[in-house]
Amino acid sequence: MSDFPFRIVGFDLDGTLVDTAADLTAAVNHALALIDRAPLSEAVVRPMIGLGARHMLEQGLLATGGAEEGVVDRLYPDLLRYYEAHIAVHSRPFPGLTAALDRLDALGVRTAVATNKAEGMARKLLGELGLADRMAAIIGGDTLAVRKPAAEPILAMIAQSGGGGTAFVGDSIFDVMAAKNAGVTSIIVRFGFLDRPAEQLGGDHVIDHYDELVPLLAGL
Ligand SMILES: O=C(O)COP(=O)(O)O
Ligand SMILES: [Mg+2]
Repeated sequence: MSDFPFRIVGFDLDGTLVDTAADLTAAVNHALALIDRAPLSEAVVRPMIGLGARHMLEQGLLATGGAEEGVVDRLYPDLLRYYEAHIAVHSRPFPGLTAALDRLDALGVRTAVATNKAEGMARKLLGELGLADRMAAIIGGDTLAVRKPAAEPILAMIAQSGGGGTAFVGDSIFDVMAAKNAGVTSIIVRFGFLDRPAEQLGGDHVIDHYDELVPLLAGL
């Protein structure tokens, strides 16, 4: 449909497309257990997600007694191995996502992903959930030399999706900053892994459910 105001809708992954908190928490706790640290609850880990798995591990270590660099280096491969083997045990798309993607498809809008998750992990997770083939581009935290909040992942996502007016949907300050840096409209999902109230993230708009996404975008 030619009068829809966006040609591309981009999405963050963790906390935006997919609720990955339980599987990421299990991976952090696997790493913590290797050095006899106590496990963390999912509620504590959720706001640690968004800058990549290594950052999440550092935060998990800090919360349980300290994050010496050597310990992070040693545990990070263990965390990744565990996570890759258990990547979609509990992880599922947020409610209404599939229907929203169907509506965007029907409007001829391209959908794409820019995540700080490693690209291989993002492709594996999206593949297991049947979402990978729906995405015109999947840019990961290690795809380029820089990650969100830099503009480049958003700009690469737009270029690989064929270019055009873009909105970016996310759940963190890094998503909002990356969208602003790239000059595109930002939408915050209130159901994501927020580290502060949604309104304080500085996004252009907030949605409470995926049912609101297409009507919101259509009116912009
Ligand atoms: O922290 C991560 O692993 C990536 O998070 P993102 O998909 O929210 O960018
Ligand atoms: Mg996120």
